[in-house]
Amino acid sequence: KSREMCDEQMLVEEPMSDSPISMNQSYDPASIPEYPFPMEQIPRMSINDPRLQHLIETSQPVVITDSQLVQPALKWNLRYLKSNLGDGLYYVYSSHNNRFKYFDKERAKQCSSFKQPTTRKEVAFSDFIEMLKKCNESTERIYLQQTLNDTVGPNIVQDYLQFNWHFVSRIQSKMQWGDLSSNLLLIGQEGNITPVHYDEQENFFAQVSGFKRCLLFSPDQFECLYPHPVSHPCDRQSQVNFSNPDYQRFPKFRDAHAVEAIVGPGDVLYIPMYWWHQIESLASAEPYDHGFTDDAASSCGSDTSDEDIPPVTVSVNFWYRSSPLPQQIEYPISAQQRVSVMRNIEKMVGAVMGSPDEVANLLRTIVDGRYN
Ligand SMILES: CCC[C@@H](CC(=O)O)C(=O)C(=O)O
Ligand SMILES: [Zn+2]
Repeated sequence: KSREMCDEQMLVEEPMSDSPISMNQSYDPASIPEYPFPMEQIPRMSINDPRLQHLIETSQPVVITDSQLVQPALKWNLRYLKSNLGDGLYYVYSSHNNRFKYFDKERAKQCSSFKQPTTRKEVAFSDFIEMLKKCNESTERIYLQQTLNDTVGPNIVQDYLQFNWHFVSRIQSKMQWGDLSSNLLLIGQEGNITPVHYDEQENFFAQVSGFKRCLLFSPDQFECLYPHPVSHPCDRQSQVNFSNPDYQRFPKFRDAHAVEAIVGPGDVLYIPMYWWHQIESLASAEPYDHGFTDDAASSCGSDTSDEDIPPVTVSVNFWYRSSPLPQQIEYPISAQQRVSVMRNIEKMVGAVMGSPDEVANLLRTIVDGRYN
């Protein structure tokens, strides 16, 4: 019931912005994977809601529903992007399943036993569309993840300049965040999953088209989510597969509890730094409008029509470097600071001992029989 409610609520609560392209109005609740942990809803509120400031100041996730942050991007369907993104190259990841677990390429090269979960290609956007068409006949899935850069065409530059920079810059300066480090353009197939991980930057995650289910876990659930060692190619990524958890290796995963938000076009989710998040592209409840069909019908008769291409979701994130460490450390230290301390200890011990394999032995020697 709550799903349908949520779905209808999505329909009732926010009249979609008047975009020239028919906006997918809802998602298919049946496309939402079920997990064993309890979930509460992340609050959704207007940019003018008096509670918003406090939630961001206290590093609490929140969905801002009417920020107009990426309003000019709401028309970014594949046809528009193909016509306007220019001839730059785009990183496209491929996976044999629906999981796109991030890994550090350089570290992977040094780790002979490491099995790469995805492969990466650098292709022109039109090639990405051709790759999408091929996904219709295979179980292979792809996910374009590319930092927006100055290779984009003039129309995309105009759209970008008309993002609601006043909104994000006001928060950036009030929170004393560092620079905007990048905007990542994310275009993936429905069903794609970015498995649970944390980032060391603040993130305004803006949904452009389609729907994504976002599961967030507070930084103090580090013990329940068992991240890989910091020297591992999958540093910051959890070792736990929500779809097939190994409770023998990860018993405390039973204690994990999430907050959830389903974001649609125009929604912006604040993902505070160090907060764990898993992001899942949902199935839209209506046929997907990539914008080619009217081309095919019209005089210019493009060789592509919408049915050839599987539905996708589009997001743009805004990663900000964190604010500087406070002059005065307040005790008890925050969960974020605790994670940062653990990371520094892991790095230092690994470096001093010359091998990450020595980290566990040394830390156990310090703790066993003395601190426990
Ligand atoms: C590579 C970044 C992927 C993104 C999640 C998603 O949209 O799949 C995310 O994790 C973030 O914005 O931090
Ligand atoms: Zn992330």
